[in-house]
Amino acid sequence: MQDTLRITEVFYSLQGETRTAGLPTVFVRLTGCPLRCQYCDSAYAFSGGTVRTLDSILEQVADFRPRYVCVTGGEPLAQPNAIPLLKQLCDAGYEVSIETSGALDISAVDTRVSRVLDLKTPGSKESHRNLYENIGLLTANDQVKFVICSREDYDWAVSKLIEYGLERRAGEVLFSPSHHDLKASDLADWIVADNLPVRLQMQLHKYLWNDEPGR
Ligand SMILES: C[S@@+](CC[C@H](N)C(=O)[O-])C[C@H]1O[C@@H](n2cnc3c(N)ncnc32)[C@H](O)[C@@H]1O
Ligand SMILES: Nc1nc2[nH]cc(C(=O)O)c2c(=O)[nH]1
Ligand code: SF4
Ligand SMILES: [Mg+2]
Repeated sequence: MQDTLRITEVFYSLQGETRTAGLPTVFVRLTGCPLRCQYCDSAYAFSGGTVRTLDSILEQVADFRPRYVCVTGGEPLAQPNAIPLLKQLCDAGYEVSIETSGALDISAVDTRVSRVLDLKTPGSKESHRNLYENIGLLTANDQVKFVICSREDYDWAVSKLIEYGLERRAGEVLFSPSHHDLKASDLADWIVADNLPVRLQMQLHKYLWNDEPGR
């Protein structure tokens, strides 16, 4: 029996988020998630999908001849075979990132992978799932993200930024407005007013293509 993963979609688009925003990227979206963030824009990946071998996924990625590959979901780390997939993507020479909820242990992820750790805010309704041990594992190759729903979430994110010195642990600290919950310009104004060492992140793909799956 070959190693398999349940996959919702593989597509080529512009990275809409993180430090590689705007760069052509292949996305591998794994099916299933143990969380239920109230704002989740990828709920179509909670179920369904297709069981595929790692080899078939790697072949489809290679057909796009990408430089960047992003493994997302759903929650990619909920499937144990995400770990060998990430390693094999690195071995194939791609610049690999993973988007993860921070609710699962990231220690087995290949250190060549940029781990984009989303610390879940109270407004997500899943902040009780945060595994704070993950923060001690972060390096300059990793990124921490807060998806912010309100001024209360912003104040909470600032308190975590200070408590853990996140800008010294990770290469990027990203503050992203929760789409439909918070105006990006409000978040921008707060970041400037507080002179924070963080990067405002917009979800570029939503401005380009609204909220279509597979873009
Ligand atoms: C769909 S999740 C998949 C990966 C993983 N489960 C996670 O939460 O990081 C990818 C990223 O999209 C963010 N996201 C989902 N819905 C969003 C929304 N409505 N506005 C802004 N970001 C959102 C998540 O918080 C996460 O950082
Ligand atoms: N273009 C594009 N960029 C993205 N970056 C992260 C995504 C995600 O859903 O995890 C995503 C997505 O769905 N589309
Ligand atoms: S952890 Fe990620 S995929 Fe799961 S519900 Fe939250 S945003 Fe959606
Ligand atoms: Mg998305």
